Amino acid sequence: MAITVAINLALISPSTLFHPKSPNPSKLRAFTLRCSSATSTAVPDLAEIPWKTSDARLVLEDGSIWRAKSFGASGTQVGEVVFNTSLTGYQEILTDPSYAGQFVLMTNPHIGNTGVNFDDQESRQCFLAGLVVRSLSISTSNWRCAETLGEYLAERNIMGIYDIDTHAITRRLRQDGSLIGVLSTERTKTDEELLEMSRSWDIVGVDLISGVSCKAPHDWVDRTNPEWEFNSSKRGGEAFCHMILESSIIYASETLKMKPDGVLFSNGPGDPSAVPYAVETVKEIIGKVPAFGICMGHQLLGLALGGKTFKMKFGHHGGNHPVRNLRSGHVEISAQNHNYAVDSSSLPEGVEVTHVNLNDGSCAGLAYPAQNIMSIQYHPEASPGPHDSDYAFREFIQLMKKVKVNS
Ligand SMILES: NC(=O)CC[C@H](N)C(=O)O
Repeated sequence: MAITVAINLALISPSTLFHPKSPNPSKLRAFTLRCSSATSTAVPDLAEIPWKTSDARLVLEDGSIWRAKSFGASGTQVGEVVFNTSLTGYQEILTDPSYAGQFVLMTNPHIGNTGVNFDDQESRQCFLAGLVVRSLSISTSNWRCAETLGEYLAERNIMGIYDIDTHAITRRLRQDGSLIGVLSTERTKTDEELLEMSRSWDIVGVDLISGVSCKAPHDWVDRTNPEWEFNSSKRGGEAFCHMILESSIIYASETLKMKPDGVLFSNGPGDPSAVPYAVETVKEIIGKVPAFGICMGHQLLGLALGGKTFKMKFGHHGGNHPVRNLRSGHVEISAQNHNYAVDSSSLPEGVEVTHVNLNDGSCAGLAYPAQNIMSIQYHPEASPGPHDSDYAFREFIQLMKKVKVNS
């Protein structure tokens, strides 16, 4: 059985396209302009410059100023500061398009010791605003390491800082919620200027998915190392072999014309309520083919089904978040990266909350069996050590098979 899966909102290649129906293009342009000031410089290896002194400032909108040492690119950059509790996987984090517009602060104090390789990238580009770490490793030790983290960031024009109290900033974010910050290595800019910049920028209500989505539909090609168990050739001729990635700006009619066996609405950055055109696209697709939503895809499904989303205090970012599957009773350790959530109480009758985040009780999964819809707020495609959530894909495959057999 050859089954086609069309993946909407796919976030694989960079795009400067804006959706023709996008409600507020001027806001999008403001975002693009303000985030373009970082400049790449040749950065010597940290081991060569142990005497380096603080040359960067992180100014938060609450007025606090944090001095740090820079690595990667230099310049001035604005973004929302979020903390990530993963112990490993910084490269996957750097290349996760859902971090567009955000500074990722790693709570694990020691970062960079395995360097960077070119197999573990989640997408073609680093979309995040910058990286904040406590201690940047002065050496790398891994058989796959191709270059240092500092070299990698400098080549991609991404700013990083280290020797900063990440514990204190995390406690502040936990207490007060996510904060906008400005990171700068430019001495000519005063603290007041940077503070003003942080206070006049906002990430809420901005369409970020159109900036990271692929431009045109294309086939998905499995580039997994053939030796790895996840390579599709190892799965003995899996029925679902043809996957097409689509842009977030595609019209539902174009997707349906391909007669897909299922549609997966992928993850993506930013505020789901800022992309009503995407909600409309989802509305037009659901009920016609089985649908699976992951993270932003889950939030868009929640909105399309008549629910509401809200911004969380500081979100969930890490590879160690416990989730309870309410159907099986099992607890999964999951990878998460989101600042918004679906409000369970806003969902209409018939829509089932299938998963709950055990840290705060927020909605972590939905199902609407009447329309063959399932979704989860976290990342079954990620593998932060455990593979607890892999079964979600098997469930979607079963759903598509069931619908195909009965049609
Ligand atoms: N990983 C994602 O898809 C992120 C979802 C959404 N943009 C959020 O921050 O909540």
